[in-house]
Amino acid sequence: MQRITPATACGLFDIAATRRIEQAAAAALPPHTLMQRAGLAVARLAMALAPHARTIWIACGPGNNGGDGFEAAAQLRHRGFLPIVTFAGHENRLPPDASASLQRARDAGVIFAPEPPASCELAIDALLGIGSSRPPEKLMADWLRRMHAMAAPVLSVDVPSGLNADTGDSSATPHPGALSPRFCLTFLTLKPGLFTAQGRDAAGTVWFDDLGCSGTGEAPAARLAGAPADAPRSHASHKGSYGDVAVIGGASGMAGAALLAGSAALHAGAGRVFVGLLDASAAPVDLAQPELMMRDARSLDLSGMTAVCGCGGGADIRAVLPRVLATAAALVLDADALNAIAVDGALQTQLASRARRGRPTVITPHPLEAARLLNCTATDIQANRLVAARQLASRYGVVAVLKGSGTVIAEGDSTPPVLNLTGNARLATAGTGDVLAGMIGAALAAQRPPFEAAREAVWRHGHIADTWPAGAPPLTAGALARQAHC
Ligand SMILES: NC(=O)C1=CN([C@@H]2O[C@H](COP(=O)(O)OP(=O)(O)OC[C@H]3O[C@@H](n4cnc5c(N)ncnc54)[C@H](O)[C@@H]3O)[C@@H](O)[C@H]2O)[C@@H](O)CC1
Ligand SMILES: Nc1ncnc2c1ncn2[C@@H]1O[C@H](COP(=O)(O)OP(=O)(O)O)[C@@H](O)[C@H]1O
Ligand SMILES: [K+]
Repeated sequence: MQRITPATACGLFDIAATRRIEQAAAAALPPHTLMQRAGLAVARLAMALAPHARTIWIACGPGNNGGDGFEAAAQLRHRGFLPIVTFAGHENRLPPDASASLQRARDAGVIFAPEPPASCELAIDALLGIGSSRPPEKLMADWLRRMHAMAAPVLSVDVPSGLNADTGDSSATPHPGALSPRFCLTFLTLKPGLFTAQGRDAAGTVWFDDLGCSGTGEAPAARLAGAPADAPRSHASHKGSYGDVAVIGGASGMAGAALLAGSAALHAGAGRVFVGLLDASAAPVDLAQPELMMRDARSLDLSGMTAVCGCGGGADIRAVLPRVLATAAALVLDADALNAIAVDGALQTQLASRARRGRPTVITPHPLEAARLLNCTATDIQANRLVAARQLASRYGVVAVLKGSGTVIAEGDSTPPVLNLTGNARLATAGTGDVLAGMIGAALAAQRPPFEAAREAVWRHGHIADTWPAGAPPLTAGALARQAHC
């Protein structure tokens, strides 16, 4: 059993692949072996989470996920615990594995109750797993509500019930804000839905058990890439070794966004950072950051530079975009640059032509910006973030960074997207996206390949938020940018 952390590197497999893996594994083992292993793993994690529990409530559903719950109940009872099982299903309609586990739970003397206990020290959600086909309702919905209203930790078996294991969408089954600690023990494969959209809130800390069936010939749907390696600087390097970043943005009243991106690029290690403000009346120097070289956005020669374009750009960004798209050696497109491209076919053609000319581009939309680029709604984007990121990447010939909880980084159709596990809601404050754009710009300027530049910067950006010291001043975008070297 392995705890998944932001440093974990491994493949993520969708439900269809998981089913194939399960069938192959089951065929190679004596009957009921997988479920017995799964139930034992649940019982072990339950004992580790609540070693002194007097009451453990196990809510079991109508399929094999419920079977895992019965099996865990039997194992816990054998070890002296007093699990109370509530069963939302019909005994005579259980699949064979689950039916055998129900019998084992009965034989072990497990208590079956019609109603959940009023309180418990641990609740185990074994209602629905990867077979969830519609939103839980009636009894199941009521039990899930009660479970998540309790102060006790919740351990979800395989998948939090009602969560789409492929997409992380649980809009039909709201999992309320994290009132109590959440854990999820998932089997055979890690599923992408546990790590993006609503998945991170619903699952909490994820544990993985391969049930002794390691190694598969299946192609992953996505990957967890783990922590980037440190990139030590050679003694003989100089500022030219780390490249030039030019931030283009900061229309009237929005200079701050461009300055944040510039600050982030600087602190992330760019050799030189220019800030080309669209606001012609802006001050010629930022006294708080004199390292930033202020220029008029229209006069910068971008042919040897990485441009970071769009931060605080407003409507004025439209006028400079044709030149930026045509000349920037490498490019990060954010915010208003993306909004302008979304409604302008000529700019879209120009963007797509960059890939043909071998000029790397990374786009960094949040879900609403992504929706504009794909001509759909933010709800559509959130319903399948992996697919949305892939569509953005292939439609525009770019590396697409779809931001939000469980940021997705996608490139073309041949490489599985990466799901990033760093970051938290401390980042939900204005300007943190500008900081990310600047950090990606610095990595591109240092000649990192675009997919790696995006992946590494996204990881570091989230990691800074994850390691923000308790008791330190709250995370603001400016403070985040100043930590961009971490
Ligand atoms: N067969 C085995 O030996 C193993 C099974 N495993 C477990 O089995 C799970 C998959 O089992 P299943 O394929 O039986 O699927 P589930 O147990 O997730 O659920 C399928 C059942 O629930 C019903 N259902 C779906 N949505 C519902 C809803 N909203 N309200 C009411 N009923 C609903 C379906 O009609 C079906 O009867 C995995 O997630 C995992 O927990 C794993 O332990 C691996 C081993
Ligand atoms: N709840 C969250 N969990 C993880 N990351 C988050 C969360 N909220 C915001 N972020 C991250 O913070 C950044 C916000 O970017 P964006 O929405 O463009 O903000 P802004 O335009 O104000 O700079 C993104 O990198 C996003 O992934
Ligand atoms: K479950």
